[in-house]
Amino acid sequence: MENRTPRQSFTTVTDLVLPSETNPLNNLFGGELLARMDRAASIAARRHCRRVVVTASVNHVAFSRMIPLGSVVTIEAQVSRAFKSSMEVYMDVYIEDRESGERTKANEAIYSFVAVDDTGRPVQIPAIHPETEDEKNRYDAALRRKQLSLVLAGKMKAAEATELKALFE
Ligand SMILES: CC(=O)SCCNC(=O)CCNC(=O)[C@H](O)C(C)(C)COP(=O)(O)OP(=O)(O)OC[C@H]1O[C@@H](n2cnc3c(N)ncnc32)[C@H](O)[C@@H]1OP(=O)(O)O
Repeated sequence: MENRTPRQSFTTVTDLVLPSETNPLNNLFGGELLARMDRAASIAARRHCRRVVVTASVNHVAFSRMIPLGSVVTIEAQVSRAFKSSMEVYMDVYIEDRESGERTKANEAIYSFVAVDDTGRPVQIPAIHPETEDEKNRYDAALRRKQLSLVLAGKMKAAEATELKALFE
């Protein structure tokens, strides 16, 4: 199986915020953004492995800024690390100023996906080789995040989470 780079999975999705997608303050509804990010991240995960992928967990979401009605929202998604059948997808969300076109970062999120066969069983995926400094940093921290996600899901004992334990030693 040929190794791949994060860049090969890079996915960008740009869309408007419409009135039906807002909360009472006329800002983008959080659940709508989660769904948009799920779509963008699943495309990135598919681009990495060229298989059917399912969302295994939402590891982290930071709603740092409100996203007002009428905003142009761009989600950039990229696989940050591939394991055996699972992969971490890191997303950066930007809003664009209508007049200047200047982009501001509004949000960040990390989702995990698993590649599966036609019966839904996990299948092996290609390894990934980070190239840039940012890609290397995200790659290095991904195992820690995976272990945290597995501990929270009750799929790993805390004592086995070596990367997490190393943080406190
Ligand atoms: C795009 C969409 O919206 S899809 C719809 C929403 N998603 C779904 O319906 C998925 C439903 N869940 C499932 O089908 C299963 O739980 C799966 C496929 C995610 C995992 O199946 P399991 O039987 O737990 O498989 P298994 O224990 O072998 O784990 C498979 C991989 O998933 C990883 N994994 C499982 N749960 C988690 C989790 N909570 N966080 C991170 N990784 C996880 C495992 O670590 C393993 O990774 P690896 O092979 O890279 O080491």
